[in-house]
Amino acid sequence: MLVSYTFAGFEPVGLVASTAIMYLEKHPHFLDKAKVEQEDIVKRRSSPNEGLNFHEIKDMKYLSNVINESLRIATAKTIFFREARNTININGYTIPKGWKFLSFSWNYHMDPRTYVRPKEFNPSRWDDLKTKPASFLPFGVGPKMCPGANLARLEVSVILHYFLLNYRVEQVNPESKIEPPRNCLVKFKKI
Ligand code: HEM
Repeated sequence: MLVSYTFAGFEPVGLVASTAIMYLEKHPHFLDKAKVEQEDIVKRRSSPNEGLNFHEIKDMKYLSNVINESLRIATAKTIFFREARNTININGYTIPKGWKFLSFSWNYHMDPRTYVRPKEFNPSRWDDLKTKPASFLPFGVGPKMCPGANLARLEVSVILHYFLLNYRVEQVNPESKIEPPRNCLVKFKKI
């Protein structure tokens, strides 16, 4: 169990954090907004020796938007394997009870009825977005839903907090696509 938690929790956190970093670097106005929020949090501390705490993370409204948007994009190619408990009809196709089927997150994470211009990275869309049930499932749904969802959000928040305050990245191979950011080579620069 420990092994499955270690591996299930390691790679996707890196994928979501690196997606956020690469998209923020490509969109300086979103990066600035996220950075200002983190700087304000640090300024409100009574002593410069105070470290990041849970209450501060709960207050990171814009960073939470950045994380939602990065989760939406980074997990848009997730496929869930499920079994139909009842016979259902979807868009004229019948899935008989007991059949196994695959559900592809792209269909709801990139649905223009929920997300205007869905392929664009836009954290501000989450300011007043009302998602319908099953339109945002980065961690799955139901009894098999990811048990590490809250921990994952916390980890990504901590990574982005320190990144925004202390680092910038420069893409070494700008011709490489940043989505998914697996083939991107970057240099970290301390600011
Ligand atoms: C951004 C990071 C993460 C994402 C996007 C993610 C996503 C997912 C998804 C989509 C599933 C399958 C859910 C389903 O079938 O309905 C899953 C399962 C799982 N995740 Fe995560 N996960 C993340 C982080 C973590 C972390 C940090 C841990 C643990 C420390 C973790 C532990 C697990 C485990 C153990 C399962 C299998 C659950 C089961 O089969 O009952 N995940 N995750």
